[in-house]
Parts: sequence; C-alpha cells; structure tokens
Amino acid sequence: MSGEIEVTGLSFAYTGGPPVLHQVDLKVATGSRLAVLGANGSGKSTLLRCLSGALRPTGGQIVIGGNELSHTRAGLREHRHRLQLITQDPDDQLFSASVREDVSFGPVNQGLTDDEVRARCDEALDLLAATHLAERPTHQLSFGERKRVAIAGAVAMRPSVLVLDEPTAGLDPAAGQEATAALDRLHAAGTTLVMATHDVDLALAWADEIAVLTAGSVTQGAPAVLLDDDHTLATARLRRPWVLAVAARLGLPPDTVRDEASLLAALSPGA
Ligand SMILES: Nc1ncnc2c1ncn2[C@@H]1O[C@H](COP(=O)(O)OP(=O)(O)OP(=O)(O)O)[C@@H](O)[C@H]1O
Repeated sequence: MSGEIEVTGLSFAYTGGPPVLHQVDLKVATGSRLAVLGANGSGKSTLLRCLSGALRPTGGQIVIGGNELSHTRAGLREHRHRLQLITQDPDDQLFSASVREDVSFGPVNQGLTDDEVRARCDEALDLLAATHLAERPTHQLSFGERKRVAIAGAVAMRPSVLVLDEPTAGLDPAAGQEATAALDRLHAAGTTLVMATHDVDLALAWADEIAVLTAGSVTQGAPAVLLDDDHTLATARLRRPWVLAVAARLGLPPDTVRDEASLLAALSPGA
C-alpha cells in the first residue's frame, strides 16, 4: 500500500484564533522519513493532527497513498487504517487495563480474528522491544514504557504512514536510542515516517528530509542544507546540529556528516 503523503495549500486556525498554518505544501515519498522542526507554538502538533484527521483544515487537501482525506465517519475510519498518529502524551492513547488489551484494541476494531489480533499484537510488541510488558497493567508502566506501548498500539494497525509527535521527548538517552531503533525497523519494513521533534541532532541523523515551520509556512528540504542555513536556523529558532558546527570548523562539506560515526569517518577517510 502506498504511503505517499501529498499536502497542498493546507491552512488551519483554531476557532476565533489567528491562522496557525497558512497554505502549507508538503510531499513525502513512500517509505521515507520526514522530521518536522520549529519553535514552540509554531504549529508542529497542529500540522500532525491535521494529517491524522483529528483537526479539520480550514483549507487545502491531504492525500495519503492517492486517497484524499475525507472527514466523514467512513472517511476517517479508512484514513486511520492508512495513517496512525502517536501523540506527545502516551496517556492520550492508553485506556485499556493491560498492555496486551491496549495494543490489541485497533486490530480488534479492524474486525480481525482472535489469532490475527494476537499475531499483530505480538509482532508490534516485538518491534518495540516491549514483549516483556505484554501482561503488565498499563497504569503501572513508567513514562518511557507507556510511550513504547502507545507506539506499539499504532504499529499493530499496520499503517502505511506513522506520524509521531516528539517520540523521544522525556526519554533517557538509551530509551531514546531504542525508540529510534524501532523506527529504523519500521523504515526497513517500508513505513513512511513523520516525526515532530526539537532535537536537531536527531533530525539530521535520522531524517531523509526535514520540514521547518515558521510563521505558519513550511520549508522542506535536505537536512544538511536547511540545518546549516543561518537564515533558516535564526527564523525557526533552531540551533545548528553539533556535527555540522564541528564540520564547519574543520572545513568539511556539510553533506558528508550526519552523526558522530560519519564525522569520525570524514576525519579519517582511510581508517
Ligand atoms: N486547542 C487549541 N485551541 C486554541 N489554540 C491552540 C490549541 N492548540 C494549540 N493552539 C495554538 O496553536 C499554536 C500552535 O500550537 P502547536 O501545539 O501546534 O505548536 P507546536 O509547534 O507543536 O508547539 P510545541 O513545540 O510547544 O509542542 C500555538 O499558538 C498554540 O497556542
């Protein structure tokens, strides 16, 4: 199933409020990874919630895998099979007594058989390295474990697009790396991934493209270009990723480095 995202002329304002998104265009190829960056209040969560169908845009079009998002009951139901949103706060998404029940919720609603539901649940928990949590009551889980289970619940729906709002926020460094490793496994399986984040180092290391939100507009492009551009960084209140700052000091081209490993390789090419 195609996971291509095509957003055209998307506008949104909360009732009685100023425009948050103004004529936003966005294109994400099937299976690629987009990081959405921007200052606090720039509209990242609003954009993601428009993509998920939770908010109804005041203008524009959202097309996923060739299907235009329709806000009818049937349209939204179909849309949820294609695209799943994981919100910042896992407690928005967990409401069953046990982890297994929670992760099974979507597949049960999809009308799958008991065997299929169990297989989907096991597969999703395995992908999130959360199999050991399966029989735990959700209310006893730590914040990081709840985040992991919330992602597993979305993965169990086998969407072609997964949209994550700050999936690594509030996680310790190891849990953050485990979360990105799980996203790498989903990427390898062909899922289109969109992630809002404040972590410029992660965006550079992880994303194929980035979208920077400023004053309701989006600039989309290559991470090594936009995250090395003084004007973009200043207007979006972003910091230059540390590897790009080091690369500039050493005179290395920015598109040769994206993380610590590639920086070290660029410093000793023969090693
Ligand atoms: N339910 C709401 N009603 C009215 N205004 C809202 C609502 N939710 C968000 N806003 C406003 O919309 C704007 C964009 O908010 P949004 O949460 O999308 O930004 P964000 O980029 O995700 O921010 P952060 O980085 O702080 O999470 C802000 O000015 C915010 O105050």
